[in-house]
Formats: sequence, C-alpha cells, structure tokens
Amino acid sequence: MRKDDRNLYLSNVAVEEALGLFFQKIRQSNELVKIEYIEAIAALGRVTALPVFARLSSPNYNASAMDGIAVRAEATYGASERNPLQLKKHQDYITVDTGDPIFEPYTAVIMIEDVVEIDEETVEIIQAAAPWQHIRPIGEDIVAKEMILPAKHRIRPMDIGALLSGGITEIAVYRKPTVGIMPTGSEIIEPYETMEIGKIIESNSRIFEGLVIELGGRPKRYRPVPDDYGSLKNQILEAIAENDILIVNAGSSAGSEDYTVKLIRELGEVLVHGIATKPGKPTILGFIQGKPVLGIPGYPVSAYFVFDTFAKPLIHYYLGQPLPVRPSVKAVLSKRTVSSLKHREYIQVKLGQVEGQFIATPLNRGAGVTMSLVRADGILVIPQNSEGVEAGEAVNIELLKPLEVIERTLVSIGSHDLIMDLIANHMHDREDGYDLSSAHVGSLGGIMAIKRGEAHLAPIHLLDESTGEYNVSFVKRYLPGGKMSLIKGVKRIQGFIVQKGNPKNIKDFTDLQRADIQFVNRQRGAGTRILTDYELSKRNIEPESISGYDREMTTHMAVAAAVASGTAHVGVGVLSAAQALDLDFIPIGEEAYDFVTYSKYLNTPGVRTFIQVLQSKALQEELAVLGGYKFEDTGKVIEIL
Ligand SMILES: Nc1nc2c(c(=O)[nH]1)N[C@H]1C(S)=C(S)[C@@H](COP(=O)(O)OP(=O)(O)OC[C@H]3O[C@@H](n4cnc5c(N)ncnc54)[C@H](O)[C@@H]3O)O[C@H]1N2
Ligand code: MOO
Repeated sequence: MRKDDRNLYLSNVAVEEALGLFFQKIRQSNELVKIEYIEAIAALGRVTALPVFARLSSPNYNASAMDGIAVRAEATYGASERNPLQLKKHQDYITVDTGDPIFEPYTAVIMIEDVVEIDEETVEIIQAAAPWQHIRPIGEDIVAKEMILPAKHRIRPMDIGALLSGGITEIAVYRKPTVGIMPTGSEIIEPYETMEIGKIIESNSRIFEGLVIELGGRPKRYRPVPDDYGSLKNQILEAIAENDILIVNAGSSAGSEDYTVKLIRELGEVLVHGIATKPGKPTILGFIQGKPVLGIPGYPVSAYFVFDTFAKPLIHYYLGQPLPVRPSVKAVLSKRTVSSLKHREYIQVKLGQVEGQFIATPLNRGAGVTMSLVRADGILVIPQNSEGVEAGEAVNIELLKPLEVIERTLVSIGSHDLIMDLIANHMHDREDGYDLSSAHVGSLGGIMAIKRGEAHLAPIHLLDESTGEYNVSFVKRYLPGGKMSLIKGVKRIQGFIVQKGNPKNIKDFTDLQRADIQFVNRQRGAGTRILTDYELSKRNIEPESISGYDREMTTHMAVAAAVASGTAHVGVGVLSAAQALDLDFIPIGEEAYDFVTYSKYLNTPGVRTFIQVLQSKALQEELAVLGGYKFEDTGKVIEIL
C-alpha cells in the first residue's frame, strides 16, 4: 500500500468550531426541515410546527357542574334555615345532572344534597343560590380561537386531551427526520452469524436506532456493508436518497480500507475530518446532495459520544427543538485524571453519595469498552485547554441517570470478586431495591478510598505476613481511631490460573522462574499481589527472575483473560475466574475476603441491605454452584478497636 492511499492527515478542529461550520451550512438550506399534518390522536411525542388555536369552546354550552336542580338565582333569595323556601317543579326549578346544558331562564344550580324533597313536585331549600353557582360557563376551559399550544411544543398526553376538547383533530408537526444508519466493515457480522476470530458482532447501529427513536427521529438501519469501494458507494447513494440524515459508522479513520471520507468527498463535500475530542477524533462531517452525512468512528464509546455531540443536535434541529441541557451535579473527583491539551475529553464516571457529598470515580476510558456506557452515571467533560483534574477537585458531572437512583447507591471501592456482581444483583432485585456500585482498585486502594471518604465500604483480602492473619491488622494500621468495623465475607480459594490441562505443568511458585513460562501479575496493593509476593519471598524467589512479573492486571478476570488468550501461561487468582473462562486451577491457599466500613454506616439502609444479602441463602447457593468459596461467620460484624 502506498502511503497516500491512506487518509493520514486528520485535522484537529475544536468541537464548537465543527458544530458551527456544520450548522451554518444546515441553516442555509430551507428544504431540510419539513412539516406534515397528522391526526391529533396520534400526536404523542411529536412537535408542533405551528401554534394550534381552538376551533370550539369547551364547554361549548353553559353546563351544570353538579347533580341537582337548576333555578333562577333571584327566585331563591331570602331562603334560610329559619325561613325555608319551597320551589315548584317546572315553575321554579328543573332537575339536572352534571354536564346537562342550562338554558334560560335558569341561572344557578343547587346540589341535590342541599335540597329537601317535600313531594314529587315540591322541594325545599334553606340557602339562597348565588348567580352562576355550579354552572360551568361556555369556554370555562377553552375559548374558541384561544391558543392551545404554541409552535415547537413537544406533545404530551394532556396536550392531546386539550386539543380534542378544543375541537382539533389534525395538527401540523415537524416531520420526523429519517436517519439512515449504515454499519460498515468486512469484519462486522450480524448477531446471529457464527463468531470467528477477527469478527465483530454489529451493535453500534442498534444503539443508534434506539437513540434516534428516543430523540423523536425515525431510524432506517442498513445491513453491514463490507469494506469495498463499490459496495459502499452504492449503499451510500441508496441511503442518501432514502433518508434526511445519513450516519456511516466506522471506516472513518486512517486505515487502508477506510473509504468513508473519500466517498463523501467524491459524492459531495467533506466539511471536517478530525475533531479535537476524545473519544471521537476521526469524525467526519459532510454533505451529499445537500443532506448531512456523519462519519462516526467504529469504537462503540466513540460512536456514542460523537452521536451525542453531532447527531443529537441535528435531530433536535429537524424537530424544531433547542438542544436540551443535561442536568448536572457538583461532585468531588476520586482519582487524578489527566487529559491532553490537544482535545476535549469525555470521561464516563460512576457517582456515589457519601455523607451528602457526590463522589465521581472515572470508569475505564477505552473507546471499545461498551460496559462503561452501561455502568456510567454521568459524564465529566475536560475542556481542550486543560491538562486534567486532580483527585479531590470539585467537578461538574452531567447526569445520565436520575438523581434518585444515584442517591440509592452503595459505593464499594476495593478488591474485586465475582461475589460483588451477585450481591449487586440481589440488592437491586429487592422491593426496596438498592444499587451497588463497585470500583476495583485492589484492597489497599479500597482502604485509601474509605479513608478519603469516597466509599461506604471496601472489600479487602490483605494477608499480614507476620501473623498470617487477614485484614484486621491492616484496618488498625491504616484506619486507626476505633471507628471501623469489618463485615466478615467469605473464605476464598486462591490458586494458579493455567491453561486447560495445565500444558506447562505448573505446580509451584518455583515454576514461575522457568524460561518457558510467561506470568501475568496483579497490580501493587491488590491482596492477590501481596499473597504472591509473600509466597515468592518465603521461597527467596526474586521478582526479576519471573518473566511477566511487571505485567499488572486489575482484576481476577483480566488475569484469566490473559491466560485464556495465550499471552500468559499463568497468573494467580480465584477459582471462579478460571472456571468462567474454562481454564484450569491449581489451589495454593485460602484467604479471607471481608468488607471494611465505618461503624456509623452499619445502620444505614444501604449497608443493612448489603449484610442481609450477604447472609441470604440465595447468595450462598449461587456461590456454592460457582465453587471456590467457604462460609464462616459470613455477615458477622467485628468492631475494630
Ligand atoms: N493510525 C491511526 N489509527 C487510528 C486512529 C488514528 O487517528 N490514526 N484513530 C483511532 C481512533 S481514535 C478510532 S475511534 C478508530 C476509528 O476507527 P474507524 O472509525 O475507522 O473504525 P474501524 O477501524 O472500522 O473500527 C474500529 C473498531 O470499532 C468497532 N466497531 C466498528 N463497527 C462496529 C459496529 N457496527 N458495532 C460494534 N463495533 C464496531 C470494532 O471493534 C472495530 O475494531 O481508529 C483508531 N485508529
Ligand atoms: O477517538 Mo477514538 O474515538 O477514541 O477511540
């Protein structure tokens, strides 16, 4: 391949500038935004293009507001308890029900409860009626010609009620823009196709479809198009004819088969290729046949943020809607987060409320990590001219979830175990559902988070090498002052995670020194790392003698994944992680996986729920199926003095 076959030179246009250029061109066209007439009864969620004025008044006649009798008000004057007044049917009154029309000469309604029936033709009252009492006058609700809804109003259920009451059956709304969604890439397969190495299950277009529907547009998804110039060109031409907006997903970057930018240029014009944002740098903004075309990068997280930044305002524009501002909260950042001066960065965060303060913990920043989109509570935007944010700094977090959900979240930061996912599920499943957010930073990292007030509890498994005892001495040392408690968790079996059948015949720590063995380690501060280092030092094994000792993973599953993928032969971890990836496991010992918390939190609903779930039979049965766990004093609380 020649170098100039690639689109090597991406620009670095600031987000505002790119939006400005894009929308300037959009606004120049009068033909993009279209109006249509639809039935009022089918207008939910649509946006009015013109103000709507009532055709009829409501009520359309003077109507009785109560069941009772209609009278001439002046004929009742003087009635009192001491001086009851008798009225004659058809002469002084008629019987009416709620909603009945009230005609001349009647000018008031008396409720049936306030009327004493003397005989079939006669009633008695003991209070005069005020003129127009209990009568809903014409137009009490809506007066004909009155405006029911202004233009650019998104129609809610009650709006439909008012439209119909005002005699409106048809209204002008903005036509839903159709958004063509074209996944591309020869490696992309549909979900039901057979998975092979090198294939990727198509998912971005389904995220886009959902987002377009949520925003009020109409998605039209195309089957994945292979990286073939001719096929892509034909599909783009077909899609541009069929849609108002076109999204071409992936192939936006500088790869040898990234044709999107060439094609948009050939068929129309490219305004911007390369935006100063991360993720999302290789974004393309262009036009074909006067219609906007977005080239959105393939990585799912990039895809989401580029959609949010450019496609969302575009759809709002077609619907005559201003861009809604996401609600936000002030929070304290729990981890130092660096960013480049070259771009604006979107960082997904978990939020938790600890003692009234929101704490934001950044999630994995990988552009391919879809699960961060699932887990995120909010977004931290680091502007282009900033080098990042220090731990402990106040930040503004745009919310992705309702505040009530975040307030009912127990924040756990510390060591990782699958048990945390199971507990989270049970906590969520309860009628008084609570969320459990767990960040995995290792046991010592968890203790530090508790110390800084960023978490409610920290799962730890720390071996005291001098006593052989777990956890208690670490809490005493790092969190002194007698304010802490340890909630006993489970005993778990640690071991070597090795490939199926243990082809390298690994039996003991001394095997890790062999030249043919590639090891994968856990990060410093992780309980498993302390255990590993303890076992190595007991045998006088130098870390330098182990190939891969410096390769650090932050979870058991990541260690297992490294072994499963063949990039390592062995790592230390728990049985469940080995089993999850169908690997073999050689036990090396048992450890105590407990939870440290401030004693004052023991009676908060979140921690109480946590302990109840921990002690539940359902959880213990699930763990028994997984294997590798023992229950001893599970859920018992030990005050650390
Ligand atoms: N030399 C350079 N390489 C890359 C650059 C760069 O500037 N110079 N940019 C990187 C960045 S940043 C991104 S983002 C990606 C964007 O790549 P493309 O838009 O060309 O997308 P692909 O390479 O085709 O795909 C990337 C990746 O995305 C996943 N993917 C793609 N389509 C789908 C889909 N429909 N559903 C789910 N997942 C999808 C898939 O994992 C692909 O592997 O380029 C970097 N490279
Ligand atoms: O800009 Mo790419 O979008 O991060 O991974």
